[in-house]
Amino acid sequence: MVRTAVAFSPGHISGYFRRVEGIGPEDTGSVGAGVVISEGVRSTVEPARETGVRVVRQGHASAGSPPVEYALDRLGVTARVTTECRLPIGAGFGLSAAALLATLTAVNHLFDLGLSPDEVAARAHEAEVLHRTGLGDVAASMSGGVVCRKGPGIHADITRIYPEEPFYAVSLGPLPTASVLSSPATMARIADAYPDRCPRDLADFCRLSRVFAEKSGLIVPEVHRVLEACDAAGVPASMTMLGNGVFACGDGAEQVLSLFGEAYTLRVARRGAYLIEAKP
Ligand SMILES: Nc1ncnc2c1ncn2[C@@H]1O[C@H](COP(=O)(O)OP(=O)(O)OP(=O)(O)O)[C@@H](O)[C@H]1O
Ligand SMILES: CC(C)(CO)[C@@H](O)C(=O)[O-]
Repeated sequence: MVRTAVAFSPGHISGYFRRVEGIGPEDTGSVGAGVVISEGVRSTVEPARETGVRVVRQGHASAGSPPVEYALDRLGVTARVTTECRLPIGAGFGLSAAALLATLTAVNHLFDLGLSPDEVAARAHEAEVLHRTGLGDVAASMSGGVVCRKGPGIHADITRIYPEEPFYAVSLGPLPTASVLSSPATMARIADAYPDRCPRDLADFCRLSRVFAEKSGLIVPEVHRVLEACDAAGVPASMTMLGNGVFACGDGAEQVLSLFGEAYTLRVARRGAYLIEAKP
């Protein structure tokens, strides 16, 4: 019987952020606020002679994940990895971070590496920052909640609140995170737009995020059309950072978003990455 380990990590929708440049990847990241969501990435890992990653979504599989391959390489292990998710990739749901956290949680168990959850997260954060696929998503998805990150990296001061009500999102398409994080002019506008306080609840999170999104200049016209429809219906909403999509909360959110695509109903996650099963 082939030995396997399976783990899950929640994704994360970032609402507003500001890049913080450190000396190395461990103190580089972002401050900001977001929601850790019930949907994420499930990763199945088995030992193999060479590393290969299969990324599966809605029955379609693609090969390769540079950040995940890098993280395995750094740990000195080779494995066959299959990641599965329901939400679209590259759409601001923090799935690269979730793929890293889920895969490394499974790898840690499968290869008896003895890493603590913080050490697993540190490896995931390093891979994210170096590949410019995220800045604060790993720190957020280490646990659940509506998250306010007050410093960069996984050891930062992070506050979490756990509202019960659902939260909704729609994706209009991908927006490669690295293209935005690599532009100094965009990063400067983002820094000026940053609202320097934490959200009180989900509705407050949506409103703070919206002010940030408008000032940052990141909103593309198609996203703006969805936000205008939300405004007309009195639904607090903003843009998924960094994706071509919209999140919204409160009564009427699901109806408005479903005019523009599949509206995902999400819950605020209660916990971070965890091992699901290991065989034998
Ligand atoms: N489900 C996944 N499984 C494995 N690798 C993934 C997965 N999602 C993303 N990645 C890796 O991360 C790279 C960049 O993803 P990107 O950061 O654009 O997407 P994301 O994390 O889904 O969205 P965002 O960071 O905008 O929230 C992908 O090219 C892929 O290599
Ligand atoms: C940069 C980012 C918006 C990409 O998802 C996220 O990692 C964050 O909030 O730092």
